[in-house]
Amino acid sequence: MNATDPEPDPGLDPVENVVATIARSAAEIRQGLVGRRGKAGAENPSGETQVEADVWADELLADRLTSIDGVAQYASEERSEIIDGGDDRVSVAVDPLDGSSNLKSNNTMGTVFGIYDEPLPAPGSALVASGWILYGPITTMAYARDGSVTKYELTGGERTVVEEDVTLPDDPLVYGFGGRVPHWHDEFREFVREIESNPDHKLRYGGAMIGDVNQVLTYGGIFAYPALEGSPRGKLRLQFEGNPIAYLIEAAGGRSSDGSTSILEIEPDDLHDRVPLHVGNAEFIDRLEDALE
Ligand SMILES: O=P(O)(O)OC[C@H]1O[C@](O)(COP(=O)(O)O)[C@@H](O)[C@@H]1O
Ligand SMILES: [Mg+2]
Ligand SMILES: [Mg+2]
Repeated sequence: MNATDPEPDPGLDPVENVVATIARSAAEIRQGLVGRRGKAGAENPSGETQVEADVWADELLADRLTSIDGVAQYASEERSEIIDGGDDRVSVAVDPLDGSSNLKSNNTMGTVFGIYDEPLPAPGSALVASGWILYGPITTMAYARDGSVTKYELTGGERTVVEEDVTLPDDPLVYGFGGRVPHWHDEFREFVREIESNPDHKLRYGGAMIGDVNQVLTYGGIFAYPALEGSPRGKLRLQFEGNPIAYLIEAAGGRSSDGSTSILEIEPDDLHDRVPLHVGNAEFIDRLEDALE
């Protein structure tokens, strides 16, 4: 595809309308970061300080996505309640800006989305599509649907396919692990030592999950934000971060795990549940699960 993404069309599949709307909004979101790097003076439902851009991007996406025919619900990391538009076909969950603490230093961040065919909160097995926008030196999108991953470059309203049927490279190269090292559990620390001791592996950690996971998709490897001492469910949110990432990485031939089972199998209790997240090449996730057993 090398075309301007269309305005939402009531005759079209709501999933494709949602994806086209997010892709078309990416240039505007990127531009809108300028002047919105300061604190918003409020906390999100996870107790984190919001920056102005978090609140602004959430409102922009809420307005646009809830106006699409076929979208029943909109939920986001930045608001407590679901916007419920009735019993339409799909529910959209977004992390409007992932890694927004990187705004201050002007480092990479992204937008993450999951499209579910059940009311939220829903398990990852109810996802019908997911993806992310990466605001790097250029704006790109990775998108998974029906077990297949496509990468795009986004310029203005245009979406250009860069690669289809994307799979994780066979020889994993990069690793990145979140959380303070003194708070890692011993078994996890041992696993990390083993990964680090291989001279073919390189550390990549940028403080925005989406930047780090995109490196894993590009070079092969593993990203984790594990369970920590004092935070048994880690930091990342199941609906807005864990499930969409896991769905895409699994569609690319990789694996996801909360330490023992696929992220996509977890039944949520609450919209803002957190989850220990480990994603990457199957051989790494297999070894991780053995180590944490
Ligand atoms: O600052 P830490 O503990 O390394 O955490 C970084 C993690 O937190 C996050 O920034 C959380 O995402 P948000 O910016 O959407 O809250 C992840 O993107 C990233 O992996
Ligand atoms: Mg995030
Ligand atoms: Mg966020």
